[in-house]
Amino acid sequence: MATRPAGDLTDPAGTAAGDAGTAAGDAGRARDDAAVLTAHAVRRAFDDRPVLAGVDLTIAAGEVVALLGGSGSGKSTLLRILAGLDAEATGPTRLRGTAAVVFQEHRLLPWKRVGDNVALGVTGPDVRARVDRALAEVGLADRRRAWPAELSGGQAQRVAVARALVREPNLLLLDEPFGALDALTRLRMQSLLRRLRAQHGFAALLVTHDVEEALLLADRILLLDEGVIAEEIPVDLDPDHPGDRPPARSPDHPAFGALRRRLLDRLGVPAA
Ligand SMILES: Nc1ncnc2c1ncn2[C@@H]1O[C@H](COP(=O)(O)OP(=O)(O)OP(=O)(O)O)[C@@H](O)[C@H]1O
Repeated sequence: MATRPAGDLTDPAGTAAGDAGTAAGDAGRARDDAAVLTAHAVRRAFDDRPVLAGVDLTIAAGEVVALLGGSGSGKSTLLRILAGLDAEATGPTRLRGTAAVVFQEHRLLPWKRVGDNVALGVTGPDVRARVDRALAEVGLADRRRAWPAELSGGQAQRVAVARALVREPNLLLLDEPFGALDALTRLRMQSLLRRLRAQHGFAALLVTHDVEEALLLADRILLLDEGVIAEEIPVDLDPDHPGDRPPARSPDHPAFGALRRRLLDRLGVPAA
């Protein structure tokens, strides 16, 4: 878990440099002004080997963006940078509001009860009531006094989501949050995330290997390749029309299938 206060994180002076006075620059600035997160020309190398070679990214308030890419393409590296967890990266990033991170592993402290894990680092009035509310929202109202070791993998990951929610983030940074769960639990967690997003309206950046998960949850998909955002694909599957069978956001819908094929093709996975 990491949270950050509002404000510029790195080198804000570089933002929007070079486009002053142009219509495109004005449009870009308007978009940035409405954004919960912006990043410009983010670069990161390990031992002189470039992994990110100039990533530009904007996430609008309330927007869910999925980040896909081959193994080792730099998805987690980018998420860590955006979460403020990597001081070595260059390129300005700016967050408006509060971000909270959910990782693939729950990262709960085993010596603290569930409620105390959720409350960790939370300040202000009514912490207990906020913790109870967050646990209720993930369906674990009755597990506040449980120890992490007493939870299933899915329950522990729900606690990790509650620990993020209690901070009332306007951006969730999700690094393969359901990647370690079995298929059924994963589906349940995906619906939970959709419901929470509808209720709270937070934006999210979802790093995933799972093309279907990206199509089920995201408004927009970004493909990371060769260190840059190589392609941006809007997920035009909403709104579902009442009576649509199957609904557009389901793997059985032809439009969903077409987008899935396009993405798998782009990722170099041959059609089954
Ligand atoms: N701390 C580090 N030190 C050295 N190399 C690193 C470090 N962190 C990441 N890398 C390298 O950077 C590249 C990108 O790693 P990253 O974990 O961001 O990829 P990814 O797209 O999230 O991969 P995956 O989908 O397999 O999780 C990899 O080659 C990895 O070995």
